[in-house]
Amino acid sequence: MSLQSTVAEVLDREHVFSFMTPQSTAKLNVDKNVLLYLEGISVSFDGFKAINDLNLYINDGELRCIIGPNGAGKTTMMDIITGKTRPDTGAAWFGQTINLLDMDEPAIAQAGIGRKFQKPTVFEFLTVFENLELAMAGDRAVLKILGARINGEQRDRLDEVLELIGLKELPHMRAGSLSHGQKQWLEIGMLLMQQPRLLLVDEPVAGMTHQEMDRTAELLTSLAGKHSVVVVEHDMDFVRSLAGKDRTVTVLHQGSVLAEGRMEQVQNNRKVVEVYLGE
Ligand SMILES: Nc1ncnc2c1ncn2[C@@H]1O[C@H](COP(=O)(O)OP(=O)(O)OP(=O)(O)O)[C@@H](O)[C@H]1O
Repeated sequence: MSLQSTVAEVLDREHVFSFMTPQSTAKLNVDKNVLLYLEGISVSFDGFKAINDLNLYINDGELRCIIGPNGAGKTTMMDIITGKTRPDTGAAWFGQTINLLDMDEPAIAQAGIGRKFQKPTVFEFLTVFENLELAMAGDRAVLKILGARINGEQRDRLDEVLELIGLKELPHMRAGSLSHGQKQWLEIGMLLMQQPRLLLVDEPVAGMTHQEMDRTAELLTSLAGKHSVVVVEHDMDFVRSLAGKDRTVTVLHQGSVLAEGRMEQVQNNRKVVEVYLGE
């Protein structure tokens, strides 16, 4: 693949890489330990309320699983957080000072919100290393990044991410030759290169082997603390392994929170069993 077509591919991604975006000036403030506030959010499509007075709070460093039946509004909620969809009413704050509803998609990505879509969208013709290099935060132009030497600090970050995503033995492998699971991890690594404070992950284990699922659960739980991670997932075994005994799970239904609590509480909630788990 030529450099020109790689650049064209980069510019055509669903991703909003921070190196493509203007610098944001607002400072993140998490004094109250809450990283994301969604309050009274509603959005309708052609008169149908996809999100209906939704309230959701994600703590700083928390790993939260969001579950719910098809059409519950999970994707629309992610679209609102990332600026892809504008709500009709409500408020969305990143920390206490950054009003997400005043910002467009690139500005939200720049402020520290990364999103991983369900399908892996790595650059197949580049190596693992080059994919990570390309995704590195900074305001350099794409062409410069591909040809430039990285400094020591950037190299350390890249090595750290390679280790985290379990690809440190394969830096020179073409991304197109990786397994499905490895591609998903590489894409998570690409998001991590931008050092997001909040990572939104949509159905990460669809199509993965059991072994890959276990590894993905380890990866996502290892990110919690330094990052807040919101995972939308249908696979209940995977949700159970992510949530463990203590983490909070949110159940969405008809655009609002139907139940929220520890996995055990949610699983035994009569309403949740009726609309979702009993399916
Ligand atoms: N752009 C749109 N125009 C019209 N209707 C939409 C649009 N986006 C979403 N919807 C509708 O809003 C509802 C919520 O959809 P959404 O994709 O957010 O649900 P979901 O919980 O992510 O579902 P799934 O688990 O199937 O991915 C659905 O009924 C969907 O058809």
